[in-house]
Amino acid sequence: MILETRGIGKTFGSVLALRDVSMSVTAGQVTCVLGDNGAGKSTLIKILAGVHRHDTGTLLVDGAEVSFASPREALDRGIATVYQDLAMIPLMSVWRNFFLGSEPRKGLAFDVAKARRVARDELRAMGIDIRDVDQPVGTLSGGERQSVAIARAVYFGARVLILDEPTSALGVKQAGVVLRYIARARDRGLGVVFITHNPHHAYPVGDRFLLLNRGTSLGEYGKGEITTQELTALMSGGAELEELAHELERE
Ligand SMILES: Nc1ncnc2c1ncn2[C@@H]1O[C@H](COP(=O)(O)OP(=O)(O)OP(=O)(O)O)[C@@H](O)[C@H]1O
Repeated sequence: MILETRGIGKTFGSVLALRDVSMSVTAGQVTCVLGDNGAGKSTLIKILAGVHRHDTGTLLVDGAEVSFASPREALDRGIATVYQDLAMIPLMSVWRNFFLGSEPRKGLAFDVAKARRVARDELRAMGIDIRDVDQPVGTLSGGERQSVAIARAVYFGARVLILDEPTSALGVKQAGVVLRYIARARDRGLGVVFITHNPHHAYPVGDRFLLLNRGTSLGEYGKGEITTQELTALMSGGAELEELAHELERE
């Protein structure tokens, strides 16, 4: 187990964002965190990523309790997060975005030819066929940009990759592209935390499924413990939609 939370909780003023949530991340596995808007997904990953500190419960890395004071500390332990904005500069080339802010760490600051080659090879290794790494990253499709961000985190030594709704803005085909790269990261031995509100995106790549609803956990299930239909039923808000339909009928 690389990363684990035990009964973690967080409040913002009077808002209870997360209560008693337990989850685990294992090398070579994908843990999906599913939940509707306001379920607490972002709060949870920000605790894992060192952005927020939890108020209650325990956060463990490699079995030892930790309390990250900053995202830098989480990153130093190999926990990398790819947020929806991807932290990329659209007009800058693919390869420069690949190394954005990290040249000194890898000693590639002045070796442009090598940096371009590394970016191209790494992207290829992740199954991303971007022939021209000199093109502005903004010209890539949404799925390709997500994939570049994932490949970048893998290259820079992430052990845990936290992906904040990487497929939510994408159509079916592009979502499929990103799901393939998630599977490749998993196959390279990373532990992946995949945040999504779409059970159809989670099920094909997920090994574990944590379901959140209004800040509380509806449970963490292994793949053999829940079917895609059950996952969809739990996530679809069927009961709430039915209630809404009755309300609208009465109006
Ligand atoms: N910094 C904050 N200050 C105050 N309240 C917050 C803060 N961050 C989150 N919350 C509240 O905590 C609850 C959970 O929010 P969170 O963003 O974690 O949910 P989410 O599942 O990521 O939702 P979404 O899918 O809409 O991003 C919400 O009620 C939200 O308003």
